[in-house]
Amino acid sequence: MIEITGLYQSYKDKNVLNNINLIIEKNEHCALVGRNGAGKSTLIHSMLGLLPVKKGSIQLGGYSHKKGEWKKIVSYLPEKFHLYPHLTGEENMRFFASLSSKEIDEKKMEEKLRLVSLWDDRHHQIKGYSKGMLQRLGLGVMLYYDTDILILDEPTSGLDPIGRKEVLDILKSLSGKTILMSSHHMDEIKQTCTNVAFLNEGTIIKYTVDDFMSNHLQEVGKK
Ligand SMILES: Nc1ncnc2c1ncn2[C@@H]1O[C@H](COP(=O)(O)OP(=O)(O)OP(=O)(O)O)[C@@H](O)[C@H]1O
Repeated sequence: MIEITGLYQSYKDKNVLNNINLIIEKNEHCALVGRNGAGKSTLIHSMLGLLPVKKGSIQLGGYSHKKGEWKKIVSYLPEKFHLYPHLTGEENMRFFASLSSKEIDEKKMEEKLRLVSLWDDRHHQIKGYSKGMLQRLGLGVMLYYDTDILILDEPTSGLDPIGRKEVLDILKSLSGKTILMSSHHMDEIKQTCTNVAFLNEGTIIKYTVDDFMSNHLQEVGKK
């Protein structure tokens, strides 16, 4: 479960988040939606401790953002992430896996490489991978960490329709995970999420996906 209460955030004198209150239940898949500049990244960065929280509280899986324990149960896939082009897919995964544990769980690594459909390409240097393959590898690394809470920033950004479908199919297949995913694509939100957290003028209103699609698309400039 994710619980955000009375969160404010600003850059110098520019208020971006104004009393954010949001609950995302355990195993819920929730989209974070808002116009460009609404503050989605600011919210995600606050949740991940990348921006200091001066006012408000954030609980991730029951752990306060003020203590470090939440890091064990949360993983984050940024819109842009760094992989090592001269290493193979498997070597990249091995490297990132080694950051979280001393011993690599070979079975889990195979399972995740298969889940993201990169098993057959695992020995190829990733400089030859397509954008979609790179995104799936990022997703595979995230899933290797096997955390309860996944936070994804525009996971299909820059992908072609086939690449998007492959990523979405993986996200749809995940059960037993609490997911917060920022997205501008209503079709993918409909496919992967049950709820929408709509960030507008510094506050959040939560809707079911159906209610949001039927009654609020014009507010995000999609109708
Ligand atoms: N480091 C910063 N310093 C000053 N202002 C910032 C900084 N980062 C973001 N902002 C401003 O805060 C507001 C919210 O930005 P943010 O990146 O959180 O929005 P967003 O919803 O993620 O946007 P997008 O959909 O374009 O990615 C914007 O007006 C932005 O210009």
